[in-house]
Amino acid sequence: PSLLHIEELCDSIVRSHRDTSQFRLEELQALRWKLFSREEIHAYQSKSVDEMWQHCAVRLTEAVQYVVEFAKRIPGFRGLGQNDQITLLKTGSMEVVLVRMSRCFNTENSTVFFDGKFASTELFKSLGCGDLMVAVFDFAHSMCALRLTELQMALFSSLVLINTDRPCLEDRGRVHRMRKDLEGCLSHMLRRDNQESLQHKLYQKVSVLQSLCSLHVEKLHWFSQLYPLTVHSVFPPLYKELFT
Ligand SMILES: CCS(=O)(=O)c1ccc(CC(=O)Nc2nc(-c3ccccc3)c(C(=O)c3ccccc3CC(C)C)s2)cc1
Repeated sequence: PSLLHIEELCDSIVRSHRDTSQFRLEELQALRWKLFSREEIHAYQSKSVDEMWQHCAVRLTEAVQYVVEFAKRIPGFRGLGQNDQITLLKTGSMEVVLVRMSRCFNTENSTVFFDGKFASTELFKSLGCGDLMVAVFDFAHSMCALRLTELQMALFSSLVLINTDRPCLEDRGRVHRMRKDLEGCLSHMLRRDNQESLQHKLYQKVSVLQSLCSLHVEKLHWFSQLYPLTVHSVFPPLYKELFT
């Protein structure tokens, strides 16, 4: 694509990313030392397994809804067939949430923004999936180490979503053409910022993302065996549609 087309595509992707991130970086930075008190942590840890899972599922679904909005604004996405849009979102939205979560992660005290303050893994103890928590926090740490700009995160997020390898795509060729443009944008911008080394580091993150999402689905499956009614009756419909 022409240079003008690349610049226009980058502008629209970073604008969509900004417009669909629940919190701006500046807001998250201003809140980064707002930690939960011992009492508040204890209150979360006293929640039952199903109460805490339901609480997180609601929060996660909110984050996913913003990713759905981001996807719809990626040039060409709405031009895809309905089924392909759903296939890409079903498999990619959690991955983009995990990429975005690194924006709200404080590596100095290993806390993540949750429910208005910053929480460490101990707050999530009653979920009963410590290994998932450790994996999510480790991933957030590794993403923070790359020190991505919002443009780089926006382009990487769009590439995580526009993935030609997703199963049961009907018009793989169309997804491939979108992806080529987005790959062109990312490599152009990395060259412009003299950060070509970032390219392979980002592509290495994709397999970690996929294993994290499988672990999340595995834990959800374990939880839904224990609390089928909770998942069936009070979990957000979008969460159920995407992850069960
Ligand atoms: C993402 C866009 S943003 O504007 O940066 C933003 C916008 C909004 C927020 C607030 C927010 O919803 N934070 C959540 N944190 C976690 C979390 C929880 C455990 C460890 C690490 C982060 C949420 C989850 O529910 C979650 C996320 C990833 C994997 C697993 C889970 C829990 C499972 C059991 C559902 S929701 C934060 C950041």
